[in-house]
Amino acid sequence: MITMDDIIREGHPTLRRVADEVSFPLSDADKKVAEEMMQFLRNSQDEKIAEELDLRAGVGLAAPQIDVSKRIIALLIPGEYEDDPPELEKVMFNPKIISHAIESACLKGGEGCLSVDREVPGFVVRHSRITVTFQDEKGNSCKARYKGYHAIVVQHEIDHLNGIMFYDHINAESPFSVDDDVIIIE
Ligand SMILES: CNC(=O)c1cccc(C)c1Nc1nc(N2CCN(c3ccccc3Cl)CC2)nc(N2CSC[C@H]2C(=O)NC)n1
Repeated sequence: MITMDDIIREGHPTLRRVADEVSFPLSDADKKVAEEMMQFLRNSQDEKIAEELDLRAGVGLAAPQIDVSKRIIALLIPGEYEDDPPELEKVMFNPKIISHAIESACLKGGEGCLSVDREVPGFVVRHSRITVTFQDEKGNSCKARYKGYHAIVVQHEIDHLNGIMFYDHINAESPFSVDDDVIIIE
């Protein structure tokens, strides 16, 4: 089971590497990594389990964050209300942004990262809408479009596969100044 002890922190070289493509059919090891990443996200969002295991909550996790330099990301965005199904629950293998809107967007609250044990204030400017291709566990080629918060989370996780950290996108001189056409997501 993945706990915070398994999550590498900034400064660890794996976070700055470009991760390797995953080949199909998946090895048992790669299947296990994907399953454990998703289970970590579920545990991290469960008040009791998170408290018990001292987990930080996340809605996304990339394999490099557990020192597995492979192109695997897990996404778990909860529904609005307690008993709602998740808005997004997916593991993507070899995800690739194939197109995106010209418009940019950022989270009003800035971004947090399980591999960054400090607040880094500032708007993380990203594409407002993206089209992603990826493979599922069976190796089927999939395509999906995301906008808003979902698009932000998917981009944050895909960045990890390319050695990019969220604060690389923050304007160092003026962290909260963005062009007036950038969508600020509440
Ligand atoms: C520094 N300011 C901030 O953190 C920040 C501050 C305010 C608003 C936002 C929106 C912020 N930003 C931000 N908040 C989140 N969470 C909100 C709380 N939530 C959660 C918490 C508890 C239980 C269940 C859940 Cl679901 C977990 C997810 N997550 C991310 N990111 C960046 S993209 C990947 C994603 C991630 O999973 N990071 C670990 N950013």
